[in-house]
Amino acid sequence: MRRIAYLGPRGTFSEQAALDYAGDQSVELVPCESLQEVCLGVADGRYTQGVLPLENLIEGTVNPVLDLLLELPVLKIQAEMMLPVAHHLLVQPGSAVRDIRTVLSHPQALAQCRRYLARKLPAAKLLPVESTALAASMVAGGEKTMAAIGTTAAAKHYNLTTLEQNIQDRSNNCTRFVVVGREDIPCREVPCKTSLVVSLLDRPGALYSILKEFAWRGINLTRIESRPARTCLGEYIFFIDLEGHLGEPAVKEALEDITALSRQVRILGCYPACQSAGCQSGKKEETLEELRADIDIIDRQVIELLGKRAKLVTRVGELKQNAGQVRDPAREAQVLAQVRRLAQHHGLSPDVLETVYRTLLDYFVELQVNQLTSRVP
Ligand SMILES: O=C(O)C(=O)C[C@]1(C(=O)O)C=C[C@@H](O)C=C1
Repeated sequence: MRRIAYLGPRGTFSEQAALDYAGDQSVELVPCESLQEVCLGVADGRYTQGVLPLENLIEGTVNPVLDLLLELPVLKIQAEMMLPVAHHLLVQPGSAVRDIRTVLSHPQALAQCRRYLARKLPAAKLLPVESTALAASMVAGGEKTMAAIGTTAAAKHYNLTTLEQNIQDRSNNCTRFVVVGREDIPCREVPCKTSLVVSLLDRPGALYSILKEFAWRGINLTRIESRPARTCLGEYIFFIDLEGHLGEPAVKEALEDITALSRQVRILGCYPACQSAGCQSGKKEETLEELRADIDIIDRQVIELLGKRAKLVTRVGELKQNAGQVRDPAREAQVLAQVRRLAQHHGLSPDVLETVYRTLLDYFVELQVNQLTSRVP
């Protein structure tokens, strides 16, 4: 039987996510003591899959999960889920708000209820523990002065009373969970998401050079997050989630290009995209402004590349002795032949592109002539 691990004990949001994922399939759900235990167990084959909280609407990324995904390259993301997250203040029966001296929960849950805690329990000591359900079990076996922040399921499991409901800072709070396993599951559904880890080269504009590959192809990024590479201070690894399937030509090409531009690119997974609560998803109607903004990006890149070309032409100019040597008709014929070929390949008019390039070549020749005539003998 398939074994699906989650951060336990019983009554955590992870258990809820695992139950949602399992649906009516017959699987064994295994509560683990830590996220590390979930990941190690999947990596070494004790569990078929693991359910991990990845990012929260209020608190953002769950960094330990990113670090575990980095440390265990065998793990692949196979699915994602969005779970609405409502936190409740749980106490032993008979306790009141005025009795509470300590509030226990997972650090993420404490952070997601920051405003409530500051307003209602400003003097209480906040005690982070491994999970919301562990906090509930500790309250059940502890003092009357303790409270836990946790789920309705945890209240039921540990016979606690819910003193206050929905204490999270935002009513639309939700957490994105991912399911990890050891193999890639071919994603046949649409819309799809692809997750990557990119290790950049240490040079100016390295991140920009990666991002522009997605931008000009119109690939939408849903998340970009950095984590220290742990090799030397200042080196970072980027986690990127994008809308699209690995098999789509634009995504495939972008990945080929960023692989050439980076130290390392690892594909964490390609899986069906889940609709985000309260957020629009799917393909939007394109507006005139959006299309023009995309054209502006391309124009910026074209000019940037022409700037780079001009620098190379200037270096060629340094090798030439005098203005009489500048124009090289044979080389220009080669350049123009390639331009015509590429124009054809990209569905553009070879004649129009040749005209554009003849104008550019005249300009580059002029640059070299000026360079040579202003050279100090
Ligand atoms: O290849 C050279 O010799 C260059 O100077 C570069 C370049 C070009 O812009 O491509 C410019 C002028 C020459 O007529 C031929 C080519």
